[in-house]
Amino acid sequence: MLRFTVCVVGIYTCFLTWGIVQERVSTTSYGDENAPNKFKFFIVLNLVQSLIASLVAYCYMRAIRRQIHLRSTPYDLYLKYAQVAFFSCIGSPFGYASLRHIDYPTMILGKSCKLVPVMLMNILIYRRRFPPYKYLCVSMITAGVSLFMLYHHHHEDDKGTRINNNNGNSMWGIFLLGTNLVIDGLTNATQDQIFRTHPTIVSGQHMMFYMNFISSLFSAGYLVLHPYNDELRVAMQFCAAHPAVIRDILLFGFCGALGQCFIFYTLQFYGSLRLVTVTVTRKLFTMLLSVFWFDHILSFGQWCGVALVFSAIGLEAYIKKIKST
Ligand SMILES: Nc1ncnc2c1ncn2[C@@H]1O[C@H](COP(=O)(O)OP(=O)(O)O)[C@@H](O)[C@H]1O
Repeated sequence: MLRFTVCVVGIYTCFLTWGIVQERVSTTSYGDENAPNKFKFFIVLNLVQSLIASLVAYCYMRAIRRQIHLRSTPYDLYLKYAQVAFFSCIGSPFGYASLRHIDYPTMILGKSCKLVPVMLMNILIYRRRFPPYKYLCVSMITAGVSLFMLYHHHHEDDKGTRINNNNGNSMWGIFLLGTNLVIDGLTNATQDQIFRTHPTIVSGQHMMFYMNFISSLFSAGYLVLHPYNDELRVAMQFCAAHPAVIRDILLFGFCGALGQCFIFYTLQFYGSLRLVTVTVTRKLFTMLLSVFWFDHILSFGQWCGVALVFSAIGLEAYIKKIKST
């Protein structure tokens, strides 16, 4: 229980900071007033994050005196790592692209439903079976988080702070969002499968190192070899012209890497369904804390969402307890 609490607190705090820094990097005007200039090079940003994350995982393994088994790592494991690294590289561009064609509620609904594709891919691709109560808990958490986030959106709208200018959904947008969800599901289900099939070799840090290292190779290869993409050159010119952005980029990469230490630890010991439950409820719990600390107010719909999520967590804990006695 203590181990899981540490994972949850680690994921919430690291990704809260990560989200703030991400927003700062992408919305700050680094130029002067006459020539405002924003950093819009997301593949470079992902490359920096995966490089820092592989370095952190490597140092972590050295610190706990675990060797990186280059020779004893089987060939098929490298292939599996390359597969998840590839999925993680191509997943987010679909997500970013979908934002231009869908409205905010649809995006929120899509993000809140992440548990569904993870469960579905585990069942369809890896033939896993779950006890019936798991399906019920996943549905309750998905419904609860969706309700909470959608009512949050209405609340923001009432105050006149529209977050996204899109007022409709195109089939293309829905397709991009769906693809992003399927790839997310595939990534998580394949990670579970790797832990199950190579329990003696694979640890959280081992997977974190290889996945990020191979992702760095993919991103760097794309940036260097793509004939019509000059993102790397322009990003480097941007950094030379506005050195202040370098500190923000490094901070972003470091927060993401630290958060990933907790993510891979959770994946190893509790599996992807538990991990995604933690990540999709992140916003709900941080906002719930702000209700107690800063006297923020939640709407009735949001309280219903909170009740659903807590009922699901309680139900799961209760059934686990019954099973263990
Ligand atoms: N299964 C995973 N494997 C590796 N990294 C992950 C995984 N899940 C999440 N992450 C990392 O955590 C970050 C935040 O994830 P998440 O909270 O799910 O937000 P989002 O849905 O916006 O990606 C991701 O960008 C990624 O770096």
